[in-house]
Amino acid sequence: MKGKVFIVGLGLIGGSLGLCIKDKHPEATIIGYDLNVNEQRLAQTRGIIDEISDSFQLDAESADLIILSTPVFQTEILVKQLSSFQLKRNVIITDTGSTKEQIMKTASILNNKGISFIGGHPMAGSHKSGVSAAKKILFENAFYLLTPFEGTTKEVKEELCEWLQGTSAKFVVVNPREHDELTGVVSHFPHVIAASLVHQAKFSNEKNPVLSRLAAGGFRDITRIASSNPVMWKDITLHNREVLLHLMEQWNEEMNLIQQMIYTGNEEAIQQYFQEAKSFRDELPAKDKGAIPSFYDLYIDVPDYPGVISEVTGYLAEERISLTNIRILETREDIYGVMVLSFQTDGDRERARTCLNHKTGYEMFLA
Ligand SMILES: NC(=O)C1=CN([C@@H]2O[C@H](COP(=O)(O)OP(=O)(O)OC[C@H]3O[C@@H](n4cnc5c(N)ncnc54)[C@H](O)[C@@H]3O)[C@@H](O)[C@H]2O)C=CC1
Ligand SMILES: O=C(O)C(=O)Cc1ccc(O)cc1
Repeated sequence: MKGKVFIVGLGLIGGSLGLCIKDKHPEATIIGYDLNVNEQRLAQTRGIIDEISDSFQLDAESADLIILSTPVFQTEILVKQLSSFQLKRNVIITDTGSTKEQIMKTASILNNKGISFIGGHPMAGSHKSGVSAAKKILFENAFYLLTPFEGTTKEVKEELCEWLQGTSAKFVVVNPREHDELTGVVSHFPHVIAASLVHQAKFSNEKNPVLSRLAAGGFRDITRIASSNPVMWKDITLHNREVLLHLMEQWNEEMNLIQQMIYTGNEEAIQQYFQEAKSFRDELPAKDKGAIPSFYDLYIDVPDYPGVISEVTGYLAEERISLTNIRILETREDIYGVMVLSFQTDGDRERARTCLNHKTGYEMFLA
């Protein structure tokens, strides 16, 4: 597609969408705007944008597609500003915010003026932020939730999906309230819990500093998202406060329930509690990226000798397979250790498995 794409907020999500659009629509011109000049410069150096904007208003007024990829309170401010500009008649405006109800309420000022606004939420990302972390494959196979206004035509929705085709995401239309309730359960509330677990660990660590070393394994996995951008999450939490407060009440009831089982030493109930959680979790689809994107882990039994890490990573480098993380689990007492390699896609993990099967005799398994 040809035309002028204006990306406002050149961080992880804005930068990644820029890469996807550039890849699929090389004839489009991408203009980028960010309050942080370093992000603007880096986005241009990385070839994500063609030009840096020096006027939010002028570039908005000449754009065919405007993407707002800023923290959600900022997005509301930008939407209000856009409503006072002389925008192109056929412009499409979308956002990437993690919450939708409040943004859609604010965006009704655009809708009332006949300007096409479609709320968007690519359900993939990372705890990293900034354009340096942006990548083209970030949204591959992820759900991309869209919240159009009722009167939005099929043509406009299709045009937006066409612009975003390079994401290779699965577009799904949902209503804003439903969106916030669902993402509240699977993304926003887990974020609060992850942060609270870290606070609990910090408190214990002050009394006994050995704790931080013990917290290196599984604890790091379940609290990874607590390393995300605090400003972005403060905004999400306040936007979705009603849903979160309700979930918190439910959670407290749940804690009381398990507390009671432990207090009374009710073996059967405790086992049943864990069994039900295991059954539901084991049945969750493993291939979908979901709301909190997973990394694809490959566990390898490796002998404990110097150089084993470079041996394994060397084979992967020869095949140009990229890793996102590598760690050794030190929980085993025999001579073998378990190396955990994380990949961005299931495809990369499969290629790595085939490659290492061929080059080494190490036993491998998936999580
Ligand atoms: N990080 C993630 O994994 C995901 C984030 N989102 C949503 O996407 C949005 C962007 O998130 P990220 O890219 O992760 O954040 P980020 O922190 O990487 O980037 C946001 C950028 O917006 C810029 N910015 C802030 N206010 C601005 C304004 N008024 N005008 C121009 N630029 C401004 C910041 O300088 C920053 O460069 C947020 O609304 C977030 O809720 C959605 C899906 C995943
Ligand atoms: O890092 C992670 O796993 C995330 O949770 C990323 C994320 C953050 C915000 C969203 O709205 C969707 C995904």
